[in-house]
Amino acid sequence: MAVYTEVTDEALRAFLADYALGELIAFRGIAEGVENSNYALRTTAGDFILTLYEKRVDPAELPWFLGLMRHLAAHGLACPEPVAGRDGVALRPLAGRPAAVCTFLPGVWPRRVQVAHCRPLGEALAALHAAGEGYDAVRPNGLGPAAWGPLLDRCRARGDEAKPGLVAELDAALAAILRDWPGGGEGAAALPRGQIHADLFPDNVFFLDGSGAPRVSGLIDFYFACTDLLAYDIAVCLNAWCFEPDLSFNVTKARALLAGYQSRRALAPAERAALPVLCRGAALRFLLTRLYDWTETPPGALVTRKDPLEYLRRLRFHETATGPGAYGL
Ligand SMILES: Nc1ncnc2c1ncn2[C@@H]1O[C@H](COP(=O)(O)OP(=O)(O)O)[C@@H](O)[C@H]1O
Ligand SMILES: N[C@@H](CCOP(=O)(O)O)C(=O)O
Repeated sequence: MAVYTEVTDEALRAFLADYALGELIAFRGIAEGVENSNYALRTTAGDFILTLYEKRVDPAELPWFLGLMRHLAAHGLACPEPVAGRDGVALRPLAGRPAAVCTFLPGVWPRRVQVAHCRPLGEALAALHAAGEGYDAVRPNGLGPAAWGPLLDRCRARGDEAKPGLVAELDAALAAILRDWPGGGEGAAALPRGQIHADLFPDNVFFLDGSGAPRVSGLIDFYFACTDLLAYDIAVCLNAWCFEPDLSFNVTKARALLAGYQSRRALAPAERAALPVLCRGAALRFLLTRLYDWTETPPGALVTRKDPLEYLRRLRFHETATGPGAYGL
């Protein structure tokens, strides 16, 4: 459920008066999503998505996110494009929250990821990284390695409720990740950096399925995007797309994802070598945010909690990886 803020018909019509989007025909709340309230809008000018930004999004960062989406769309990436009002401004208040209208993307996200999704996903990720070039404003990754220790500390008191011994296991995993993290040690190779999505899970990638050959129709949800290692984005995708429902790793999916990515940008040797630790870090990042939500979400809250232990299984797999060969490279 992700309609935290209700919008009345009257308030929406007044809001839309500031846009050249024609007459409102219909609008409905979208149940999917976690962070913000989303509405599908239909006006005489077409279909749009209205997002009301909720408490976990810092309003001061919204211009960076909207600017990134505008830049990516202008450079050929299929992603939501903020629609400016008649005054040229894309962000304005609605029902007490900052809100923006974006273009609607066709397609559906894959409920069951197939190998056939993974190559186009890799291509789309590389296209995102290329399109991000030239967007020079930096947004540090607020959920990068420096945040994991403090996040684990916030889970310390109750983390073992998810699994006895979990906090001690994560302490050891984090220490090893920070020790091995690229750029952390003396003489470590600097990996290519740029604008990354940082949350490119299947529910953020839309496909159109033409006769069994799915093609990406758009990428959404840029509200964790930041400036970080490009290969870290690949590690997020390897975690989110290449494990089966029984949590076994599917190297065929990984190979397809990496082949798709490398058809547009070849990985540097240092990026290949860093894949295991980047994957460990990405697994830990989602484990920790899920664990925090697991222990801190009050009973009866609107948000569906996601299982942190799915990411413990992934982390343990990556801990067995001795090199990029584990990912089919
Ligand atoms: N530009 C868009 N075009 C089409 N559907 C969208 C668009 N943006 C969001 N949606 C719909 O809204 C849902 C939730 O969006 P999302 O950005 O993932 O929300 P949240 O940030 O709250 O997790 C998506 O699963 C999709 O159905
Ligand atoms: N992808 C994250 C949760 C963030 O949800 P989103 O709807 O904003 O993509 C996870 O699975 O833990």
